[in-house]
Amino acid sequence: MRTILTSGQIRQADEYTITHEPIASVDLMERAARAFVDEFAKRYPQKKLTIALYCGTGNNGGDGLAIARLLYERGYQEVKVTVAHFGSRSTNDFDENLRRLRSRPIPLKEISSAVEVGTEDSDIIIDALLGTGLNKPISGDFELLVKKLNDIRKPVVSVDIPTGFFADEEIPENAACIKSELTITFQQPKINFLLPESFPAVKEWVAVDIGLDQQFIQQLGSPYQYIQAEDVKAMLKKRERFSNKGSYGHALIVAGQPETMGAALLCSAACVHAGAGLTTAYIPQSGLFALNSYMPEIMAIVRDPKSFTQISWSKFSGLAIGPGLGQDDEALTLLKLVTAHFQKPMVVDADALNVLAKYKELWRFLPKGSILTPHMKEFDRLFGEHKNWRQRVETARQWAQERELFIVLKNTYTIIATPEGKVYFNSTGNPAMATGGMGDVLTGVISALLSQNYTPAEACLAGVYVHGLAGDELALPDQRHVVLPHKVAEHVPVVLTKLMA
Ligand SMILES: NC(=O)C1=CN([C@@H]2O[C@H](COP(=O)(O)OP(=O)(O)OC[C@H]3O[C@@H](n4cnc5c(N)ncnc54)[C@H](OP(=O)(O)O)[C@@H]3O)[C@@H](O)[C@H]2O)[C@H](O)CC1
Ligand SMILES: [K+]
Repeated sequence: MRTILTSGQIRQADEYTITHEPIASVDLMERAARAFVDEFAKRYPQKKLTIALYCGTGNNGGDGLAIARLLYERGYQEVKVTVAHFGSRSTNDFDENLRRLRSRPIPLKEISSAVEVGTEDSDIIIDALLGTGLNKPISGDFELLVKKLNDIRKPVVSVDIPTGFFADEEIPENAACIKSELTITFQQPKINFLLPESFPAVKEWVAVDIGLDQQFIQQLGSPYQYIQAEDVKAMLKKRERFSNKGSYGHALIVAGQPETMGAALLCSAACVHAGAGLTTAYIPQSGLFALNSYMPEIMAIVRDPKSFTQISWSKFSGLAIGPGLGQDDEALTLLKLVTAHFQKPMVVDADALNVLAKYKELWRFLPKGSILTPHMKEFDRLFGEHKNWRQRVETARQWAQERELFIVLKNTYTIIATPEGKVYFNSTGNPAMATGGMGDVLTGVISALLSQNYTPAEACLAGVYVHGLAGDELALPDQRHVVLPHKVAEHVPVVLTKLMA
């Protein structure tokens, strides 16, 4: 896991590293600047580029000055620097880097108001005005300068965070900030980079390591974590040589209506592909033909009232309810039936979530450790309207803890809130996966993992990661505009094999 700290905690980690590594703070700044320049040079290798750096007088500005010097040393000859003295006092490391810069033949202009900025015709702007020290929305000269830089419509690369952007708190409405093409951020993505309201301020980000003390970072106990491949690899269990289908559990998928059988099929198929030993779909009679012709590996129980009393619930090790289920009385009956008889953690998705939103008294029947997988609209139906995603993250965290449930809030970086109060952000997935049916596949994958005896936490974390990675492998190499959910389901075994290798 990569721990995600708040700006305040990053400052603590910074100070701890300076004292205990030990390293002089100006050398830590140099290390950060070097890491920035390494990444910048990879992305923009043409040495002839004209580069304009805009620096504040805090440590973000100090980084900018060091970056200008290092770029020059790397052979970028057309570098120029503007320092904005807009009020705040300068830091010692800024002062030291200004001295170092002055000994190089790099054009330097110092301004005390935004109107002094002339026409800007450089190929690239590097934004080092303000970083994580931001403590209020920018106004006055900062706002004017930011507006000017945005209006030039040249690519802006931000140092650590775009100037004016709130890294981890709720972003105040209409707060002005730099719209950067690329943000090269130090050590870890900032929480708000992973939420939709960061776009277009943060079109793309990349985190570069600056060697902050890892033990100290862990000991801060941040609830926010970013899922990495190694985490999922450590969770996945290889199949044993003398195992059989009974070793991998039996999943029941309660899904589908005559008009929405596709959802039931996709979910059940994904469950089979993700390795459930047996998968049974609990579907209406009208869907039977479609099911049998779509995928013979899936078994069925026909959903007539008689069946309600005939299911032997204990033989199932995993269960999902919701995809394509509709929201009529039958859906309500089924949710009541399932929660009354199935005592293990289950996946609750789609229409079952909408039923849950309407009949709040059903909450208390959900077995502890169950997994809710809402998209944004379902989430707001369940928990009320939210003004932004930062609020949703906190609501998910509180509810997951209070109700002892897992909430998987689907998004570009899917958010998983756990009963322990942790919030994980998924690092796989891409916009080509934004198409109907993709959520049904995710539900199938998670329920397959549950049925194979993975803990609910493992099923959520590995499930979202594997699902996203399958989508990435299909979409990204060919830059595909869209990937189809059934293809993602089919690709899950390939991804699982690679992760287990
Ligand atoms: N650990 C790391 O990741 C490292 C980070 N480095 C870099 O340091 C910055 C953070 O530097 P800091 O000096 O703390 O802050 P800034 O440079 O972002 O801001 C400077 C001062 O600006 C003032 N401020 C805050 N908000 C506003 C605003 N809206 N308008 C105007 N001015 C504002 C504030 O001072 P006040 O006295 O006014 O409160 C800030 O202190 C980090 O982003 C990295 O780039 C290190 O180089 C390496 C380690
Ligand atoms: K910046």
